[in-house]
Amino acid sequence: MTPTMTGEGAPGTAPPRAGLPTAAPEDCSIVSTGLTKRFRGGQVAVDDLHLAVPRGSVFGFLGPNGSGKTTTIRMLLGLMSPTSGGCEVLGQPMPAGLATALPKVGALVEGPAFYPYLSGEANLRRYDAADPMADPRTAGARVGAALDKVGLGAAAKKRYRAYSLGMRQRLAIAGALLGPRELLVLDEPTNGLDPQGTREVRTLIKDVAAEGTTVFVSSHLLTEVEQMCTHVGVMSTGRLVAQGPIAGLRAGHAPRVRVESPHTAQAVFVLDRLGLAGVRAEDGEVTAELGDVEPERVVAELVADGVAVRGFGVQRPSLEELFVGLTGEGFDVDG
Ligand SMILES: Nc1ncnc2c1ncn2[C@@H]1O[C@H](COP(=O)(O)OP(=O)(O)OP(=O)(O)O)[C@@H](O)[C@H]1O
Repeated sequence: MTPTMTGEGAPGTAPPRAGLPTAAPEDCSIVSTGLTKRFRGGQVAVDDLHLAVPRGSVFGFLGPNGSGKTTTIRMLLGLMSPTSGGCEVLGQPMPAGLATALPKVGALVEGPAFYPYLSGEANLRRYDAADPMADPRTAGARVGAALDKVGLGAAAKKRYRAYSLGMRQRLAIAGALLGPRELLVLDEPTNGLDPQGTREVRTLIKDVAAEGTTVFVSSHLLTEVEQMCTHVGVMSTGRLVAQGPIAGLRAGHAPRVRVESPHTAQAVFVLDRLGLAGVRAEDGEVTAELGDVEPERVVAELVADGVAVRGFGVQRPSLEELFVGLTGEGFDVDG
């Protein structure tokens, strides 16, 4: 059975539901309907995806290795045809609307191969020249703007082989940003980067998003998605098991209060009186959903009623616990 995320979202955010879109198609940069890919041999890599990526979001496409992220991205970009279902990118059906949509889409799926002995700028010039839709007369301006955007303006003349890992990846992203983009699609952009490089790419993604570009970024790293994304879609063995605003994801799982006391019956009475839901008592411990009640009020009422409180705590499920619950698998927490 598909797990369902329930509960109230944070103000202004809808709680994510199990794999179901939480945004209207007309407000989305990417929409897929029943998107499915079955490889020869029968393996279903992507299974009935109903993806909705809100315009202006930084959407983290999260899932363990092999869960179908790259296959999905390849279908979204028209690099691979689906077995069934379909998708729209910037309002264009793919792959029929490729020519209309792609100039507005920057993508980094498999990193471009750069020449080590050429400068960053010369590499981008070659890359730009390979795009039949790019006007060669404006190549210099395009390359200069892309280098500035990724913070490589000062290192433009340096040879690629002298670039750090972070600079190399920023150059690859510059390749995806040659021209104004409405959507940037990045497949595991921090894979193989050191912490410094990871920070650089993360900052760059936030900067690009701040200019209004929608960013769709896949990752198997939970902390990464948590740190830079506004929305998340969680993949597990080809299925989208949850999607929605990241704030709603947390809000869907209420914190629980835990009271240690020898007076469990009285503690249960007080928590019930406060209107806390899901009150459970066992072995000198009472737990309940905190809801909107302030924890300090719970302590005050317990003490006022003469309940001896030996221990007290509020437990909030971490995002990792939520995802493990959804996918049945652990995530790399910090790479
Ligand atoms: N061309 C192919 N032919 C057959 N099976 C494939 C092909 N491409 C991918 N797969 C399989 O489909 C599944 C999903 O792979 P995919 O690369 O989309 O996952 P992923 O989430 O991007 O993982 P990773 O982060 O490791 O790339 C995997 O089991 C993979 O082995």
